[in-house]
Amino acid sequence: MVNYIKLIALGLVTLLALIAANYGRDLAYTVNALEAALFAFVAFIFILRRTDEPAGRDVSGEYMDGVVRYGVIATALWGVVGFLVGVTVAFQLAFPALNFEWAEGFVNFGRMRPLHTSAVIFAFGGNALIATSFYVVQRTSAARLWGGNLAWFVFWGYQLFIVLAASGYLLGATQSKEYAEPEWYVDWWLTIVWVAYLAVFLGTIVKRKEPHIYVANWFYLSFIITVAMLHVVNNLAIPVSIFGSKSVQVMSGVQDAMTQWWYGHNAVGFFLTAGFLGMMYYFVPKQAERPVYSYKLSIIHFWALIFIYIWAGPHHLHYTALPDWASTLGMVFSIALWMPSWGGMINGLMTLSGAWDKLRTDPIIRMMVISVGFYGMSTFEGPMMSIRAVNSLSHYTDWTIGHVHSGALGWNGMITFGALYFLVPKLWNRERLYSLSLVSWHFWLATIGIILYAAAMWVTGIMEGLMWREVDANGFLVNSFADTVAAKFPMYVVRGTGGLLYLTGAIIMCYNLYMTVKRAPAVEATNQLVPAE
Ligand code: HEM
Ligand code: HEM
Ligand SMILES: [Cu+2]
Repeated sequence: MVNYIKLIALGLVTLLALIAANYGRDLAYTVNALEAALFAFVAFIFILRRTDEPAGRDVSGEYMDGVVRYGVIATALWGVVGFLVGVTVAFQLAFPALNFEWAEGFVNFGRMRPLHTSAVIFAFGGNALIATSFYVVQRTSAARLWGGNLAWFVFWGYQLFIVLAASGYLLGATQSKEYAEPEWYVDWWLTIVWVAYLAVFLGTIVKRKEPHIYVANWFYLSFIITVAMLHVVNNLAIPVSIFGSKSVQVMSGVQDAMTQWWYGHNAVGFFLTAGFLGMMYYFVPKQAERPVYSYKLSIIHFWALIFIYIWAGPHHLHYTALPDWASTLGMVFSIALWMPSWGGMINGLMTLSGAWDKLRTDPIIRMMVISVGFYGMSTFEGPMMSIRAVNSLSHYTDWTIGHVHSGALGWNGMITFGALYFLVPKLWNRERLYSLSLVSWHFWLATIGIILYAAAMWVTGIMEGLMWREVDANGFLVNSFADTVAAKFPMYVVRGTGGLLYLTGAIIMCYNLYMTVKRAPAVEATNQLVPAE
């Protein structure tokens, strides 16, 4: 019966999407509608082929790991795509000739940059968060994912969101809000998928067999709920036509700017920080085989973090039309944020007390430790950059880009790699990884890549900030803007090279994970529900 309802719904969606494609007013909209129709049609065929099949064996006593396996594969693949686009835009900045004449309007820097940021944050980071949260919530609740196949809807719905957003950017659909570029219908779709995600996660927590809710789940839950709130408010927009991608923002002027950076900053705080702390709180103790250093600290810094983050957004709008008091408020809360951030870092690092020797023998632990180290570094740098006097130098420069990537490559990237290395043998029932020495190669390539990236950006950032300020004895500016661009060239090549090393490391990881599934010795499956794993 349920299958028939699904078939009717999917058939209708296919039809409506085709009608929308027919009436589409711009290329991006038409292509997006065709993609949606294709997705719905494939799902239709898939369900049609399974209708009236006899029920399979009872799986209620097992974890739902299939969707986590798909999530792990998606994370690794989107990671490589996102890094590849990152390396491409890095070299486009160094060598503008790479913005080919024939590719103008499709893969020039302006179209590729949002493709990069969304691919790494939402496709790579988002898939990592969804997959690990589904894994962690089941193991720590001793419960199978709630909602049956709803988890599969979340996974495939999220991939559709990524495809719609990415192809839309290249074809010119954007609402010009950083990290929230997708147009209105893509936002609507993500809202539906996200509500389903919340339902699966919360449903699993509600039916847990463990009385206690482990701290990692608190972090994941705050990430899911806050992102829902940020996404809906920042994307309030009225479409110009239901058959076109263009829309008009409901808020305007400085209110719109403030809403955007309330969103943008908390995307960092809840997507790139709280969610990933959830990952840290499960995978670091697991890999180190030690309990969390201080459970009390984890609770205190959780509440402090989510309370303080939400106010810090105005540090993105220093010296703008935003009132001074708001900018001061953002600065003060940003400085306060240093403490709960370092609470998390200390808790992660100290979890290794008594197991520090593992740093020598276990490259996965090394990856996790350097990740937490970079978390500490970028959350020291951030509060410093939020001080108005510092920001007057750093804003608009590559220093910001360096800050972003020490957080993104160091913290988000490395903890995700660590989690993938932990998960693949478990999920595919392998005794161990295919090769630990390849993990070591990945570790060093990625680490050297990050150092080249961050160091290059500090140099160019501070250099261009100082060059913009330089005045002669009569008070005239010494440097033209083009002078600063020319001066940055060598460092742009260094940054691109660092990115290339990072990308190479990720490709080695994919090979290693693939060979683990193919070649490593098998062990018996362990997917039965057991308390508090
Ligand atoms: C191979 C690795 C990477 C390379 C080479 C790379 C390169 C770049 C480049 C060239 C830019 C544009 C900078 C500009 O406009 O001046 C950029 C922006 C950005 N990248 Fe990456 N990236 C990489 C990985 C990542 C990862 C893993 C993440 C996040 C998880 C990330 C997040 C971002 C963000 C958020 C921005 C926008 C920064 C801003 O506007 O302040 N990147 N990246
Ligand atoms: C205590 C924590 C942090 C604080 C107070 C903070 C503060 C700041 C400040 C002041 C800026 C520069 C704003 C500007 O001049 O335009 C900035 C930019 C940024 N930070 Fe952080 N940061 C923190 C942690 C992090 C972490 C851990 C990440 C990544 C994982 C991150 C990602 C970003 C991104 C993506 C931007 C660029 C936004 C844009 O596109 O302009 N931050 N942050
Ligand atoms: Cu911020």
